[in-house]
Amino acid sequence: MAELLGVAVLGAGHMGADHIRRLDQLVSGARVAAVADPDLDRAKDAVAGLDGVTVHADPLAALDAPGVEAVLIASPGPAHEEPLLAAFERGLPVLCEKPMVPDSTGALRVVEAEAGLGRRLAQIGFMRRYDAEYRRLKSLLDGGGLGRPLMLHCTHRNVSSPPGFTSAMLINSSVSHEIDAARWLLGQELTAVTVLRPRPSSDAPEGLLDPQLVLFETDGGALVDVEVFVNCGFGYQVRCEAVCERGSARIGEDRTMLVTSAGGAREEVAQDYLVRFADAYDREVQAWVDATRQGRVTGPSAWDGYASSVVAEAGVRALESGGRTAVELAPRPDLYADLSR
Ligand SMILES: NC(=O)c1ccc[n+]([C@@H]2O[C@H](COP(=O)([O-])OP(=O)(O)OC[C@H]3O[C@@H](n4cnc5c(N)ncnc54)[C@H](O)[C@@H]3O)[C@@H](O)[C@H]2O)c1
Ligand SMILES: O[C@H]1[C@H](O)[C@@H](O)[C@H](O)[C@@H](O)[C@H]1O
Repeated sequence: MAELLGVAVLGAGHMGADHIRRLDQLVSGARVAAVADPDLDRAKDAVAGLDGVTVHADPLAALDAPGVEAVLIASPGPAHEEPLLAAFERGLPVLCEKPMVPDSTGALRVVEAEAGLGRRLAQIGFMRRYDAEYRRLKSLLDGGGLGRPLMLHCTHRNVSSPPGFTSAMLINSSVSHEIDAARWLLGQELTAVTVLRPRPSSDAPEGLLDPQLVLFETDGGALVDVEVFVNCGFGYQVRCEAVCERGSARIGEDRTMLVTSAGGAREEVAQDYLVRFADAYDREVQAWVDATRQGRVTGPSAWDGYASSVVAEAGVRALESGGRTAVELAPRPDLYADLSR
């Protein structure tokens, strides 16, 4: 391995450009070696001022570019399966943004391909596992001092949804984070989902079912509810309250700076994920680089990516039918048996 891990970044949009900046300026032990985006101008803009980076329209060409030793996938979810499988064929470690593969059949192909290798190569970008508040909550629940967790009440609000965002994406893109966080925090699989919705906000794009209220059941007897509202207009808010047998704990309370003036008090609210989860993304990518340089793979696995896709698909069916929908996971391959969630 070179002195600095050479990373190919696929997709140079919002997340890809931010990860390129992170790898170049914040993360130690790595460098951007190649970037691919069908929009070549976007790729070139994202690497302006960086030395030794090749730019490609074809993502697979970037995997084969000189100096590439690992891959960071930040293209849209439906484009993830092909480079994941191609990275496995080449033995390249991958950090893949969520959703790993939104279609669960494709997600299972990824799990089976990695299980067939007999070793992990993929880490999935569920960055909340690296957020300081989420980690404190996880430690508290694992410690057991509050008794068993009974319910999680979650809020997931975005200021506005990007063009092309669909009613299904509220679940398979946005709520995919809560699906993973709930599985991780509780150490339980989600077994059924029901989706209710109020009248859509008049500020949501025509036809978008926004907001939604998603209710999950787990194999440990807990309940998880998620208010997802992606055109709330006022801020990026991600909250979680765990209600346990002997107490509760809440994170994401927007405790930033309290400004008091002119007879009133005002707290700032983050406007997007790049601000709210900046530290989590930094820790996530640094952890991935450190583990990769040591020949290890840590963090959320392809199995976690698969489970999230299956649960989200059940959620989309529940949204369409208005009924309770069971979640059916394939048998878990041995490769993922020992992962401590
Ligand atoms: N972890 C998080 O909090 C978080 C936040 C935002 C987005 N994401 C995820 O990151 C991914 C990218 O989202 P985004 O907001 O940056 O989208 P975006 O639309 O801003 O950027 C996507 C980029 O990928 C390019 N692209 C399209 N097809 C491609 C392909 N086959 N290969 C390479 N590049 C391709 C597009 O031209 C575009 O530049 C998605 O999976 C999304 O769910 C994660
Ligand atoms: O892709 C984004 C991203 O995952 C954000 O973290 C989430 O808040 C958005 O709802 C989603 O659309």
